Amino acid sequence: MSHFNDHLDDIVRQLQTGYQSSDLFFTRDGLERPNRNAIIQILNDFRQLLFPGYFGDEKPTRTSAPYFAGHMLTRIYEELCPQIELALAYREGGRTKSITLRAEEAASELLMELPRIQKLLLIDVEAALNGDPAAGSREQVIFSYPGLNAIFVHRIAHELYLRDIPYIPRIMSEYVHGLTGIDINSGATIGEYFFIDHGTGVVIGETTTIGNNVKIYQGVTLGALSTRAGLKLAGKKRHPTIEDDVTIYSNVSILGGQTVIGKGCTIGGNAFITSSIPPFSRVSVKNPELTVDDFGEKAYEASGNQQ
Ligand SMILES: CC(=O)OC[C@H](N)C(=O)O
Repeated sequence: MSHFNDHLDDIVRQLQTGYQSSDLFFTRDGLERPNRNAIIQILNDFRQLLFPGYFGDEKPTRTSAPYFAGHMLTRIYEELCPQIELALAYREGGRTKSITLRAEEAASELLMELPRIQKLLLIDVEAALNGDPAAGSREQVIFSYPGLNAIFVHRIAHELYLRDIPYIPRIMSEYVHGLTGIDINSGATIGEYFFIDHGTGVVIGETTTIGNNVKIYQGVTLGALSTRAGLKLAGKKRHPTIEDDVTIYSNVSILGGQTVIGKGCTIGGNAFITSSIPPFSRVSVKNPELTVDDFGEKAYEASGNQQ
């Protein structure tokens, strides 16, 4: 008899105590949580639909593409409706006719947004190509870039967030966070022509607003000032606003709901910013140990003030 077997009953009994002492594990009959694997499958279907031929086994031709799109849209709708319904019913304590209708409405509305999302993503591909000389080609950006994958998932998840669908937007954003290291809360509002280069360690908080033509590098946090107030601050503007045409270099933290980075700013690496920066400013953190004392300025001048 192994040591483990001597303790089996006791471990089971203690785990039962943990299960019973919390509402987390057992719910009323008929309530099921949304299925994480099904949601990941739906995201994969969205990717195939928006970038046909790049992902999955289907290789639609110009002739078959309309049928492919129709098939994928129908499949996504049929998979998504029940997941949204589960999520709403779980939050609201039971399935009702009205929940079924709301789920169908949210799924339809998301699918009706897809042509607009497709256009936005093609503009994001352009931003990556123009923003990164190492990008190689549009194809490479679509196949491989973590920034594009993260913004693709975000643009889908954000539509569900806007419609107050619980759980699913977060499952989506945390899935792609795990794949890319890029954590974009589904509540963030992000404009056109957005590019995250490299991406590892990027965090974009729930109430962040980002304008058009914004480029950020790895390690950037658009965050909130630290709090212990938790849900009391839910819904309050806690994260910064980044106006159009801003570039933010690596490992910058910009924090706080009142913090606005004005149009056309360039923020040099490692800055820690908790108050607003006027439009067209160039912020650089000087390292006193560097022997070239205008390191930041020279670097910007040498690049011809390109962003
Ligand atoms: C991105 C970030 O700093 O968020 C902090 C916290 N999760 C909030 O949403 O307030």
